[in-house]
Parts: sequence; structure tokens; C-alpha cells
Amino acid sequence: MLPAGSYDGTTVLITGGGTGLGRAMAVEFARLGARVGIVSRDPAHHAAGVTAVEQAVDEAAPAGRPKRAVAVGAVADVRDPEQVAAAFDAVESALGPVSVLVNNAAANFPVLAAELSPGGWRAVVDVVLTGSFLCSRELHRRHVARGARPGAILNISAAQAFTGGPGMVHSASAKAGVDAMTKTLAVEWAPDGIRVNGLVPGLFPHQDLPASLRALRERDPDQDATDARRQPAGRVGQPHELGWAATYLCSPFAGFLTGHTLVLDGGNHLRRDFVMPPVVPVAEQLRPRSL
Ligand SMILES: CCCCCCCCC/C=C/C(=O)SCCNC(=O)CCNC(=O)[C@H](O)C(C)(C)COP(=O)(O)OP(=O)(O)OC[C@H]1O[C@@H](n2cnc3c(N)ncnc32)[C@H](O)[C@@H]1OP(=O)(O)O
Ligand SMILES: NC(=O)C1=CN([C@@H]2O[C@H](COP(=O)(O)OP(=O)(O)OC[C@H]3O[C@@H](n4cnc5c(N)ncnc54)[C@H](OP(=O)(O)O)[C@@H]3O)[C@@H](O)[C@H]2O)C=CC1
Repeated sequence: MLPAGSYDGTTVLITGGGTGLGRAMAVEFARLGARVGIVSRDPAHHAAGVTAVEQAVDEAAPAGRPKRAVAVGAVADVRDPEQVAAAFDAVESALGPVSVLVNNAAANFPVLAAELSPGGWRAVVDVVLTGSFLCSRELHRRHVARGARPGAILNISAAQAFTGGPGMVHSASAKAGVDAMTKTLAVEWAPDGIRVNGLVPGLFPHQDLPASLRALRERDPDQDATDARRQPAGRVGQPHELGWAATYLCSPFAGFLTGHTLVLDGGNHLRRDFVMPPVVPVAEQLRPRSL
């Protein structure tokens, strides 16, 4: 954990910060003093994120200390540049200039490449890749206009970007694009005082995932134990651990670190055995089965 107060006076904007891993990151930034803007499509998700942040901050605050405004939600579909700009406006008017952006919003569903419609491809690539670009561009534009520094952008990626992702060609391709964007913007924007890094969660199950992804895990009644056995570390990730990594990467303690993507997966993406398990075609893996 970073020292208390590491983010005092800092406004952090997290896309998709109302659910799952985005919410866990929002909580860890706020615990360290940040004000947090949660940007996504669904106001019910914002409410969940704001409540989680406020609870965490209240628990950490000394008794009797007055409550401070720490989190707000703003509606935007990250695929739309005008909605992105309006959400930045809303967050900044409530919480002050944004200097840290976490591009966490994502879309994904399991599908065979041969069966993926052009609309399904576009939905995922536009949310993950185009959305991350549009939000990054908005932060950069504002940051440079005000002559502010330092700034930090964190792009949440996935190990599929390195290996490919059978059954998720849209997500794997988009995340690989995000990784290339991380490296490109790190160099272009270093002179502007903006660092750009990536963070890859390994297996982090949680209840906010869409049904199509949860279904991949819920076929096995002993899924939690099975998931743990499949990880070199012997366990899956805990969402707050992603928050610890995110708060480090965007902090002054990582002030000389840019263009790097950190993998937080208990070693899973490196796993190769001399003898690999028999191949099960992806079409068979995705076929609905009854237990
Ligand atoms: C930890 C454990 C596991 C972990 C598993 C390991 C994960 C690895 C890494 C990645 C993890 C994540 O990203 S996890 C994050 C996942 N979270 C989310 O996806 C939340 C947000 N998702 C969504 O809102 C929706 O799922 C999504 C469809 C993508 C949103 O798109 P839109 O708003 O544009 O909605 P729609 O108009 O309904 O759909 C657009 C097109 O997509 C098609 N489409 C939608 N769902 C479809 C589906 N299931 N199969 C085929 N096609 C589908 C539609 O038919 C449309 O195509 P046309 O009719 O042809 O136009
Ligand atoms: N959980 C895991 O094991 C893994 C997760 N990841 C990555 O971690 C990140 C967080 O995922 P996770 O928390 O698990 O998943 P969630 O489904 O909980 O979060 C996705 C978030 O993205 C938001 N979102 C989706 N589409 C849009 C859009 N068009 N515009 C704005 N916001 C949008 C959603 O909010 P709303 O519906 O309100 O718009 C939601 O809050 C993602 O980048 C994901 O790819 C990577 C590898 C593994």
C-alpha cells in the first residue's frame, strides 16, 4: 500500500468504475485521498461505485471528521467522443481537473470467430480500443491546454493480447491494440508530462461480469477450487489487489515508469508445461452443456 494521502488533491476518472474491477480500483484510489469520477452508461452502476467509495472513505476517516465529496458518476458511452467530453466536463466541474485516467471500461462475450457478426466485432473493438483512445485524447487535450503536469493514464488490458484469445477474437484483438496504444502514447506524451502504462488482470472472478462470461465458469459446481488449482499461484486474484497495482502505477512512486504493461496474474500467462493437456476445440468448449 502507498502512504496515506498519496492522492490527496488528485481527481481520478475511471471508465466502468461502478462495477467489478473498476469499482475496486476506485475504492483504492479514494482510500489514498483521490476524488473519483466514475464514467459509464448506466447510472445504477455509478450509484454502486459512489456508495462503495464513500463507505471505504468513511471507514478510513478519523471519527468526527466531516464528510467530503469524493466520488461522482457521469453518463457516457466511451464510443462517442462528444459524450466523453461531456463526462469529463461533469466530473471536472464537481471534483476539479482530472489528472489520472483509468481506461477500464470493456465489452466482451464468448463467440466463435466464424459466428461473430460485424456488429458484434465493432461493439467490442469500439468500446475497448476506440473508447480507450477517445478518453486518452480527451485527458491529453485538457492537460496540455491547462499546462498541467504530471498526468497518468492506465489502460486495463488482458493476457489475450499476448497470446490471442480463442473464443474471444474481438476482445483479444482490441486489447492487443490497446497495448500498442500504451507504448505509442507513452512516447508521444512523455514530453507533456503524461505517463501511459498498462495493467493486465489475470483471473479475477466477480458477480458483476455479464452472464455470458459467468456462464463459462459456472459449469463446474466446484469452480472456485478448480480456478485456483489452474493458477500457478494456487489462487485467483482479489479485486483490491488490482487497485493496489493501479494506484502504484499512476502515483509519483512510478514517476519514471511509462510504456510498461504490468501483468498481475499469479504467473498464469507464463504457464507452459512439457506436456500440455489434450486440445479441446473452442467450438466444443463453448457448446452449451448440461451438468
Ligand atoms: C472471470 C471469469 C471469466 C473471465 C474470462 C476472461 C476474460 C478475458 C479478458 C476480458 C474480460 C472482459 O472484458 S470482462 C468485461 C465484460 N463486460 C462487459 O462486456 C460489459 C459490457 N457488455 C455489454 O454491454 C454487451 O455485452 C455488449 C454487447 C458488448 C455491448 O454492446 P452494445 O451496447 O453495442 O449492445 P448490442 O447492440 O446489444 O450488441 C452489439 C452487437 O453485439 C452482438 N452480441 C451481443 N452479445 C452477443 C453474444 N453474447 N454473442 C454474440 N453476439 C453478441 C449483438 O448481436 C450485436 O450485433 P449485431 O446485431 O450484428 O449488430
Ligand atoms: N474480470 C477479469 O477476470 C478480467 C477483466 N479484465 C479487464 O478488466 C476490466 C474490468 O472488467 P470487469 O470489472 O471484470 O468487468 P465488468 O463487466 O464488471 O466491467 C465493465 C465496465 O465497462 C463499462 N462499459 C461497458 N461498455 C461501456 C461503454 N460503451 N461505455 C462506457 N462504459 C462501458 C460497464 O459499465 P456500464 O454498463 O455502466 O456502461 C462496466 O462498468 C476490463 O477492461 C476487462 O477487460 C481483463 C482480464 C480478466
